[in-house]
Amino acid sequence: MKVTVVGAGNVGATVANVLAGKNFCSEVMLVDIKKGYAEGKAMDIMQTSHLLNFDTTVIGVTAEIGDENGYAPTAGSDVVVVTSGMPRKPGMTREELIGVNAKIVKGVVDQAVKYSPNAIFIIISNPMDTMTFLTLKDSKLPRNRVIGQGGMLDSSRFRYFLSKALEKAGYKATPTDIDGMVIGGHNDKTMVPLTSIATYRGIPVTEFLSKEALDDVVAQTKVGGATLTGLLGTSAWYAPGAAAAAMVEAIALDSKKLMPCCVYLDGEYGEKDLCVGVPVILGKDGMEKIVELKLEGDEKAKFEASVQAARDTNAKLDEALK
Ligand SMILES: NC(=O)c1ccc[n+]([C@@H]2O[C@H](COP(=O)([O-])OP(=O)(O)OC[C@H]3O[C@@H](n4cnc5c(N)ncnc54)[C@H](O)[C@@H]3O)[C@@H](O)[C@H]2O)c1
Ligand SMILES: O=C(O)C[C@H](O)C(=O)O
Repeated sequence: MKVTVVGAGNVGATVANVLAGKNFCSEVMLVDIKKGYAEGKAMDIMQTSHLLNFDTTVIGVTAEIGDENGYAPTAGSDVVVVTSGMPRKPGMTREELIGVNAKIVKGVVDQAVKYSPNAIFIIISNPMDTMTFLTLKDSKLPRNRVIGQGGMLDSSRFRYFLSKALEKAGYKATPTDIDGMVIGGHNDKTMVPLTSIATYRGIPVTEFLSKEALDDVVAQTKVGGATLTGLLGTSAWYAPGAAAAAMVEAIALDSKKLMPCCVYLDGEYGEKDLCVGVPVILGKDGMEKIVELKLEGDEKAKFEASVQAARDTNAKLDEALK
């Protein structure tokens, strides 16, 4: 399995590092426009190979925008992870990044797809739902091969905040004791943590937590990325990188795991012509199946609002690409 990770910054280097440590890839190509940057990150990761006991080869490549041959070393990649672009600063929304990142993502995808026409693309750059939609439309790849990462990260944060609330309520819960999923757009205001199906050791969390405690978990999950951006001065990378690596692993090992991912809807959930987070089965063909949950009441209305927010951002794409 050959994986290319575009963008050797905080998230991209973390994806490469986690992938190397998992030891299932033969090659990980790390690409950046900053001269020497990807090469340096790759060398640093490779110098942990003996310490962490992995055989994956990580190689750094500098590729300038528009350099026709820049992506030649990435040729024949099975998966391309796109993290290139600007992260937000404290006080910003992800959607405000569209003006800078749409052009970067389009340029990167155009170059990467030329050398890896059979690859599955995993999109990380923000605003992620819209960057996934842009990648799909621009590349004309089939929808099973263009998948955005947001749901795995948001669900991981949801589990973390649920474990904290359970701890406060007197239970010694860790995130691995909890099952929980976030669907909808990767958006501070409209993502949908599904409290109705979240469980602690198989028992609904509603048995342990008050409505107020659950409302607080939902609120913290929704602004999970903004909270970290406030603390770090730039956006997070460890959990985002691990989330993307988990998706690559499901594809590489053909594990058919159910994961919340951003994919193109064509009638599922009553929606068409946009990419948004829903549960899917991930395997060797990428998104192999969309799992349709029977959303009801409040959660249905919130999902619809999240879809509308993603559509509103998609509507700004033409302007952003000018
Ligand atoms: N979807 C998610 O869950 C999620 C999570 C975290 C971050 N993000 C997004 O991922 C992106 C990257 O975040 P980061 O923290 O790694 O930022 P970063 O600034 O640390 O790294 C971005 C890298 O992209 C590179 N780059 C820019 N244009 C490029 C191009 N044309 N080709 C190749 N490389 C290019 C930059 O040189 C830089 O090294 C941001 O847009 C951020 O908002 C998304
Ligand atoms: O919050 C951000 O801007 C980065 C990322 O989308 C995250 O959720 O960590």
